[in-house]
Amino acid sequence: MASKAMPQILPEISSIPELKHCSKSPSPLEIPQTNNSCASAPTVSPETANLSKMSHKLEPKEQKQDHHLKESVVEHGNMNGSSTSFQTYEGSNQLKVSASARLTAPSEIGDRGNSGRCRPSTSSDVSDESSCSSMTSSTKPHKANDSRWEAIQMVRTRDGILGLSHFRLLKRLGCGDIGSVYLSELNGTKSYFAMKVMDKASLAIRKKLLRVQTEKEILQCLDHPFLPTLYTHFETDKFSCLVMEFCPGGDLHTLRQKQPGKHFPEQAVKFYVAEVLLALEYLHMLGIIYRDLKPENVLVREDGHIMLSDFDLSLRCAVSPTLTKSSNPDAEALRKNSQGYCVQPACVEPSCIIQPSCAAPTTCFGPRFFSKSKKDRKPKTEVATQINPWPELIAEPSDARSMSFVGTHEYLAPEIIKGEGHGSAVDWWTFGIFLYELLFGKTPFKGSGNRATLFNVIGQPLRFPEYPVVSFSARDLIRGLLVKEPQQRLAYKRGATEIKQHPFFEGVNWALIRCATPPEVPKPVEIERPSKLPSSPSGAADGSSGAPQKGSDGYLEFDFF
Ligand SMILES: Nc1ncnc2c1ncn2[C@@H]1O[C@H](COP(=O)(O)OP(=O)(O)OP(=O)(O)O)[C@@H](O)[C@H]1O
Repeated sequence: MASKAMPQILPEISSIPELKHCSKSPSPLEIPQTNNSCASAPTVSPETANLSKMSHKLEPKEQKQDHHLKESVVEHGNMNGSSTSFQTYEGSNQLKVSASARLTAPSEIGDRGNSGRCRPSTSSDVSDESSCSSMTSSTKPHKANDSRWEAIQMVRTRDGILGLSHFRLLKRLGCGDIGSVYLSELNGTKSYFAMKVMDKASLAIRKKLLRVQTEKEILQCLDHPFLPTLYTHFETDKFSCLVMEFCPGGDLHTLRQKQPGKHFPEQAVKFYVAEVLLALEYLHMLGIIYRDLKPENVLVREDGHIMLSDFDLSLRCAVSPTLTKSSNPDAEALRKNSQGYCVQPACVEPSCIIQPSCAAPTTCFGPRFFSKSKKDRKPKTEVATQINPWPELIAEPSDARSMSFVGTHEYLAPEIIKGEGHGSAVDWWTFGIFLYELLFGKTPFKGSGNRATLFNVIGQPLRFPEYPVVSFSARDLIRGLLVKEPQQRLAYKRGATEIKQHPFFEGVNWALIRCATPPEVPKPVEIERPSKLPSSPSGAADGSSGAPQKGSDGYLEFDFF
């Protein structure tokens, strides 16, 4: 059915300079050249020889002015002992590969530009294709009460389909390597969204269509309080558009810069990393390895809670979540003292108090898991024995193996740099770097350049600055996460469950953290409605000609609370 809505913007544009402009010039991953001496590099272990080895596969930086460093890689998973071959393709070049193969056909590496951001992600990406269910409010029960679904549905019912012409692009929120994100209003609904607009021709030329596809498919699967809701997506001749929830609080990188000393207080860090941990746990449960955790990708919602964004570097793999009996001595000790407290498998803290403000019934009262009819009920002591030890949900795709070179220099795990193949443990490494950066205001292995950073990650021991003073438990957690050998790293075996039990998170109510008071709630956003509507996504993106101006109707102020 044709759209009846009056277009507020021209859905297509003839040129795409601003969208192109948005992507910074390639910022390559600086890999040591084989013929380069390493005089200035810090002392590194013999393992760093792999850096040089890797450089064989990469083109010298000087040669790649207008094209990207290329490396082809293979994602393969090995779940429960059985290896899996993934079909991978990018554009029309379909690669079908079997486990442990390593190809040298084109892909890209090291060229993720981010406007205003100095730490672009890098990738040589391929991933498997798997289908996810299509998204509607009914398939996303956690977000079902969101009025934006109703607005979308209302327009769909009225016009049949939803397209770019139904949205008014108000201002550009940011841009990255694969697209620009606009604050958008669904015409006539006062519902606001973040719309990621990606230029298909540009993506095709840069062989990044697969990344867009990956991101879209992952977003379609998600239904979690700390992960984005994808309300709809559509294509025009020129653009691929994802319509997501708008986060008015900016990202944690920007927020950190505004803190005194450019680092967060430890309590605030605890809150943010706890929410990120839950998001990563959920992703791993779905077989998604995120691979690009950094403060720039953690956005702050209108209510001050976080939203992990940007899934184009994520890897999908098979996972089989299992409920196991805990063999963790800490959990066991806690259990003995926790009669009458929360015993949800994932919530081992003896402090679970239902907050009146949180109406959502949760599984916080673990014994319900084991509820039986009255006659089958055993005396208390027996029940206690019966549920000893508490079950733990293990959903860690640690056996997945990817050879991709993806991430952001300061956040890259050693196994990625060494090209040894990596699994979900890379997310726990990046989680450690993330925790360190929020607490200390800098990352632990940053060198004078990208190359030095990579050497530091592999060869330098972890050190903590004297200032700011940070608790022992925080440093202990970081030490557990930033273990260079992935198999020895905290959470390698049991995933997020292991991290949640660390003393740093003492007092965190995992089941109800979404109801906790955030460290900071963003001010209601005042939006300038452009008097002249941008003629295109690129027009809206243009900071000069298409910049939002005060319209005849004045400023549009809307309250997010
Ligand atoms: N839901 C959102 N709400 C508010 N701002 C957003 C939202 N999503 C993205 N942005 C802004 O847009 C910027 C670019 O978005 P995003 O990182 O998804 O693009 P990208 O092209 O995938 O970038 P990257 O190069 O990091 O992959 C972000 O840095 C952020 O500032």
